[in-house]
Amino acid sequence: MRAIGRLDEDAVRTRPGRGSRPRTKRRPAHEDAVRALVTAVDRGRYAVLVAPDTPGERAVTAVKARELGRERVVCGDLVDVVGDTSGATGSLARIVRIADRRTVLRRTADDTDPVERVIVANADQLVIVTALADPEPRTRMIDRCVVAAYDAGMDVLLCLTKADLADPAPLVALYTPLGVQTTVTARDDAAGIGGLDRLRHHLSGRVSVLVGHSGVGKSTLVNALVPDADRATGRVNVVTGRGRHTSSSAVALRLPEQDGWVIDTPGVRSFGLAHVTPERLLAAFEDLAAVVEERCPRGCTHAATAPDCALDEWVAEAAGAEAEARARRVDSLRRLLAARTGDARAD
Ligand SMILES: Nc1nc2c(ncn2[C@@H]2O[C@H](COP(=O)(O)OP(=O)(O)OP(=O)(O)O)[C@@H](O)[C@H]2O)c(=O)[nH]1
Repeated sequence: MRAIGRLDEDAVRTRPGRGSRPRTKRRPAHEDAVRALVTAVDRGRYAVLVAPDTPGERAVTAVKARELGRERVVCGDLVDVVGDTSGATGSLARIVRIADRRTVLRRTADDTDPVERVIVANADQLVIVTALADPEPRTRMIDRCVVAAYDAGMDVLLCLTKADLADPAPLVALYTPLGVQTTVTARDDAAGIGGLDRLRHHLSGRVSVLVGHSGVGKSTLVNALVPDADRATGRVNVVTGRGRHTSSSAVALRLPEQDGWVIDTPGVRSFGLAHVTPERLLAAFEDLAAVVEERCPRGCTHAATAPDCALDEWVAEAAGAEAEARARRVDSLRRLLAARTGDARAD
């Protein structure tokens, strides 16, 4: 994907005698543009929220302006829209600009096909919803989600559901050394879901993308968190207002009291990671990245089998509990490096 910053730079034209601020060719044509948040995408139609979190906030349907070319607009994007931005029935606005993205969650079609697709923009954290039983947790799939999140520049929250059926402790121990936060939910005696307040605390004020395999209880959580989620994603197409929401792309749902957003991703079951380089993954492990940069031989893969990988030396330099903690961290990094090249279809 081409970075938007680059695109603007390409279009820069300086105007002698009119100050030093560079201007883009396009900007003057769209001085009336208003800022909007993309909440859903369906076959060329975009549901956007104009002037979000202001008294003038309104839901508008938009199309992409031709000048954006092949640039993809995704859920979570902040965009500028022009045209009929009233939101009145039948009105249609045009998206003319995509703002720089803070984070970009991507996936590759599969591990041998390095075509990247942006799934969601500007999210803060990836919430990996995993059942502790029924279905059994798949750590390879969790690892791959962690890699995708770190590559995106996002935090990770592991939400372990169905704790009424199995003990969460082993998974919590496995993921804590990776810097992954965990939270646990369970069916309670009244057949409701317990642990929601702790989950809400993690989601508060943030933009969170929820991923999870079928049957893990993701819909149960989304419906509990966002009381009208069913209406937003189920019976009515959120973009066109007609029929069912048939697309499998992401949908942003606002948490009550404007306390953040959850982005549900019905179609995302696994992450192809061919685009993730070891460097991009290492960047999420600041302590290990520093060791690697200073001391690893050129071309080191940092795998357990790599000769002279400085990470082994770094573990051996410590003693007692510190050595154990370092070893766990290095093992975790190596597990994620290996997860990058696993078979996405096996997830
Ligand atoms: N025991 C137990 N069952 C749960 C819990 N949460 C959800 N379930 C059940 O697990 C099943 C799957 O839940 P859903 O919320 O539909 O799961 P999903 O991840 O959205 O799955 P899809 O709808 O297939 O995408 C349902 O029968 C839920 O009632 C839990 O905490 N404990």
